[in-house]
Amino acid sequence: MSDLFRVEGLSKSFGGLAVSRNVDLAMGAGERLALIGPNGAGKTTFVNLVTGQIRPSAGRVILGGEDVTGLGAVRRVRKGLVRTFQVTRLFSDMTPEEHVTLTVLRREGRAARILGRFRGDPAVSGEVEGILGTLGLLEVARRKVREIAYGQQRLLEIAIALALRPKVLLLDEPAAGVPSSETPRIEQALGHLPPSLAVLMIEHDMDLVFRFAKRVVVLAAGEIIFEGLPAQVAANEKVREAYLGNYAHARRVA
Ligand SMILES: Nc1ncnc2c1ncn2[C@@H]1O[C@H](COP(=O)(O)OP(=O)(O)OP(=O)(O)O)[C@@H](O)[C@H]1O
Repeated sequence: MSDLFRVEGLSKSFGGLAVSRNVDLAMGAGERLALIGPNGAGKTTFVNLVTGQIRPSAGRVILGGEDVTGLGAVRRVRKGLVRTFQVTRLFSDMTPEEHVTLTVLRREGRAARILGRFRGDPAVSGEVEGILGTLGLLEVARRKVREIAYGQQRLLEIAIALALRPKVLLLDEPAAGVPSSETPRIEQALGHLPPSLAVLMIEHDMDLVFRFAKRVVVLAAGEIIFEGLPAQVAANEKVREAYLGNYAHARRVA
């Protein structure tokens, strides 16, 4: 099977600190993969490298057979490599419907200054409704962001990402900061993501990880130390050591 997405030998150092060390990873369409690891392991850095927020010191990012390593973040998004962030980046006075509509219009390269005009465009409003429905946000579609639950705000970030029509979606801690009473809502929504979409999720909530992912990759000190089934990860000696602290601090390169 050909990979939809692949990184080869991805490396990055900040000063003398190696935070990504020769990372190889591939994903197929429809995959559900969790990237886990102790604090400071380099998980967010990995996403930043993949999506073009930062440049690697070495290595390649390949999407659909095309080397996109030289492209900036915006062009990678257009090609289908889309991420969400650990912290919400929403406008508190806008509604979920407005956020997703603006994203659809921006994707289409259409001027969005008079947002109201597009409410009457059935293609746009149909797509927006479909996306909000997928994430379970229809009931709050016209409420202001500041009035909706934090878990719903996190889901809106994913809705916005879906409006960019991703092929590969990278979710940076979708449940971070969400009260435990709301995590079932997140889990349910993640279960409704389009089946053909490849999803890589960084998450510290292990219950969510084990229910969501079919494959788990563990990163420690910028290196992949385990790759396998969720059921195997907890028993792995290297992984246990990493979480006990032996790998907790990124190793310094000479
Ligand atoms: N721009 C930067 N400049 C210098 N060091 C950085 C930079 N970004 C990240 N780092 C360092 O790289 C290491 C990995 O950070 P990263 O945020 O990728 O880890 P993480 O696994 O996502 O951690 P967490 O689970 O806490 O979010 C950390 O030691 C961090 O301090």
